[in-house]
Amino acid sequence: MEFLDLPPMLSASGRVRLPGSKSISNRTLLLAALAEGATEIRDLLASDDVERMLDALRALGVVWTREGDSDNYCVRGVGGPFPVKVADLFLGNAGTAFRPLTAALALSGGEYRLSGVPRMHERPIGDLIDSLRQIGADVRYMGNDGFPPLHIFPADIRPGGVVRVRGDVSSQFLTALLMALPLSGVETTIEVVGELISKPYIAITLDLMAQFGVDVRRENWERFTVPGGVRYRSPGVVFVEGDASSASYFIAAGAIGGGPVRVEGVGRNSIQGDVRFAEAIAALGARIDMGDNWIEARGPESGRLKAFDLDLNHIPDAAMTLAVAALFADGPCRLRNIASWRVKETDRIAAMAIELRKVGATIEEGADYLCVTPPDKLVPAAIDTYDDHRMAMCFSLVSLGGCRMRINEPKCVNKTFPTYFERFAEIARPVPVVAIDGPSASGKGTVAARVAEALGYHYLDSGSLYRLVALAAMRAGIALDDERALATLAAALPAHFEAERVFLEGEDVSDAIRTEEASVGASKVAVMPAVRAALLDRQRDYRRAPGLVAEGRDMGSVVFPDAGTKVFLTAGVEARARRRYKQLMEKGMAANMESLLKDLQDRDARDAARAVAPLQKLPDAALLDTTELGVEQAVGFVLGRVRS
Ligand SMILES: Nc1ncnc2c1ncn2[C@@H]1O[C@H](COP(=O)(O)OP(=O)(O)OP(=O)(O)O)[C@@H](O)[C@H]1O
Ligand SMILES: Nc1ccn([C@@H]2O[C@H](COP(=O)(O)O)[C@@H](O)[C@H]2O)c(=O)n1
Repeated sequence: MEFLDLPPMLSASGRVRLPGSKSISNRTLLLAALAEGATEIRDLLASDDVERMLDALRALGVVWTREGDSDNYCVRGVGGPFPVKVADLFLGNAGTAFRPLTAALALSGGEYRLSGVPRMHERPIGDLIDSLRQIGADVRYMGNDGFPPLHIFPADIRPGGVVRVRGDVSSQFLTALLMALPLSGVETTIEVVGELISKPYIAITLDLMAQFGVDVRRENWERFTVPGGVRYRSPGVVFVEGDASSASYFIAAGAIGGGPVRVEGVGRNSIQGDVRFAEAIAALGARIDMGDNWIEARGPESGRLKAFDLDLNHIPDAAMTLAVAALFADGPCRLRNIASWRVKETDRIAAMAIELRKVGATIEEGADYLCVTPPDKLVPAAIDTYDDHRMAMCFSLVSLGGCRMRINEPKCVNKTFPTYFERFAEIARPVPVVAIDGPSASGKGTVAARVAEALGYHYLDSGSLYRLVALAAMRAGIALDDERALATLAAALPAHFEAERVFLEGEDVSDAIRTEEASVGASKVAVMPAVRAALLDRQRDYRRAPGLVAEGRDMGSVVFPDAGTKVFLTAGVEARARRRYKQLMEKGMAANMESLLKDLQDRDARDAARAVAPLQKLPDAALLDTTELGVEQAVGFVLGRVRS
C-alpha cells in the first residue's frame, strides 16, 4: 500500500493559489460542448474527474484543444446533441461527469454505454433515470436497478409539461436535467420532489447556463422552467474560479494552525456555495477576511475553536473539513443534515466515524448526522482514505495538532487536487528536528543535549533505546539473535526517561545500559530490521513542539528524513576511544583502552555494514569532525547550522 507520512506540524501560514473548481470545470465543459461556437476556458481544473469528462467529450465527437501544458482549453461546441451516435464511456468515479452526461445523452438520440469504477456502480442514479423516463428516454440498467452502469438507446423524447425529480438524494440529478433539457427545444418545467439539498450547487448550474444563454425561471427551490426554442451559445471566454471546497482545507489550516493562510481564486464574488465554509468556521471563532478573489484565515483570538452544532446541508463537501476541525474545538460538535455523505465517493459518514475514532475522538454516528467529541490528546494514526480525495485532504489537518499522521493511498487526491500535498507542505511548518548521527563516542550525545538545551527543544538519545532492548533481553534470557522475541520486547519496552535518568520496569538503569556488555549487545540487536521497526514510532513520538534534537545512527536517514538540520558528527577512532576511556573512568567504571578501541571499531563496522539503516554520512548532512575540536566548538557549529 502506498502511504504518505506527515510530520507533526507547529503552525500554518502562507498563500495558496487554488486549482480550478471541479463543479464549474465539468459543467462548463459540457455546456461548451453543447453550445454553438467555440469557448475558451481559462484555469480548468487538472484532475482525474475532469479528464474523464474531457475523454468522454472527445469520444462523443467534440473537438477540444489545450494550450500547451497550461490549464487553458478551447472547446468547439457542436451546437446541439452529440454528433457521435454510438459510444462506450468510462467515467471513473466522476459524479459531475456521469449524471449530466447521462441526461444529455438520453436526449441525443444515440446508443451509449456509461460505466465507472465499482464505487460509481454503488452510487444511486435511479431518481434521475425515472425523471428522464417521464419524457420518453430509454435508459436501462446493465447491473443493479437504480445504479450504473447504464445503457441508453435512441428514443422518442416527449418534452414539455412537468417533469418531477427527487431533490433529497443528490442535487446532481436536478443539475443533469437542467443542463440537458435545452437540447429538447421545448419549454419544460422541473418540479422538485422532497426538500432540495445542496442548493448552492444548483445556483452554480443556473449561473453557468445563463452564461451560455439559457435563463431558467426558478420558483423558490421547487420549480424550474427551462425555456423552449433556446440553444446554448458560447459566451466566448469562461474563467473557472478556484475550487471553494479545496479552499476549505487551507482556510481550516489557517484557523487551526494560527495563520494567516490566504487562498487565492475564490472570494466574496464566488458563485460556489462552499465559500460559505468561511462563514461556518468564522462562527467557530476563526478570524476570516475576504476580498473579491481571496479569503484569509487566522486562528481564533481565544486560541481554540468553539464547539458547534450546525446544519451543513448547504455545504456537504466542505462540511467534511469541519468534521476534522471539530477535533480542535473546545467541546462536542454536531454536524447535522449531511445524509448525502452516504452516497458520495464512499459512505462518508461511516468513513469519517471510523477514522476520527483512530485519532482519539469519540463519535456518535446517525443516518444524517455525526457528533464529534474531541480527544484530550490526538493519537497518531494511519488513516484509510476509501478512494475518497476529501478523506485524504481533511485528515492532513490533524497533523496541525502536533500529531504525526499517515495517509494511506494519498494519490486519491488526484480526483480533484493532484498537487494538494505539495501545497499543504508549503503552508504547514513541521515541528523542527535537528538530526545528529555519527559513530560511537564521537560526542553526539554530549553535543545534542547541549544544543537541545540552548534551543529549548526536546532531546532523543536513540541509542539508549537499543541499549535498553539489549539489557532487557539479557535480563529476560532472550538470545541476542532471536529477532522475533527481541522485536516483541522492543515493541512493548517497559522503559521511561526522567530528566537524564533511564528506567526499565521502574529501576534506574542509566549506568547499566552504559556497560560495554550492553553497548555490544545494543549494536547486535540494532542490526535486526524487526527490532528497528518496532522502535520507529516510539522515536518519532519524541517530535513535539517546539522542536527536537535527535542523535543516533539513522536519525537523518530513516527516523526523521525530513529533518531541517542534519549533522554527521565524527572523530578519529583513537580520539573517541580516549574520550570513552576518560568518561568511564570518571563514572568509576572499569575500562581498558585496548578493548575499548577494538570494541569501537567492531561496533562502527557492524553499524556501517548492516543492511537496514546503516551508519552513513548523508549527502544532505553537514560533516563535523571533532577530533581536534572541543565540545563548545562542536555545539557552536550545530547551532550555527540550525540558525542559518
Ligand atoms: N568534541 C569533543 N572533544 C572532547 N571530548 C568530547 C567531545 N565531544 C564529546 N566528548 C566527550 O566524549 C565522551 C563521549 O561522548 P558522548 O557520550 O557524547 O558520545 P556519543 O557519540 O553520544 O557516544 P555513544 O554513541 O556511544 O552514545 C563524553 O565524555 C564527552 O564529554
Ligand atoms: N539510531 C541508532 C542509535 C543507536 N544504534 C545502535 O545502538 C548502539 C548503541 O548506541 P549509542 O549511540 O548509545 O552508542 C549503537 O552501537 C548502534 O548499533 C543504532 O543502530 N541506531
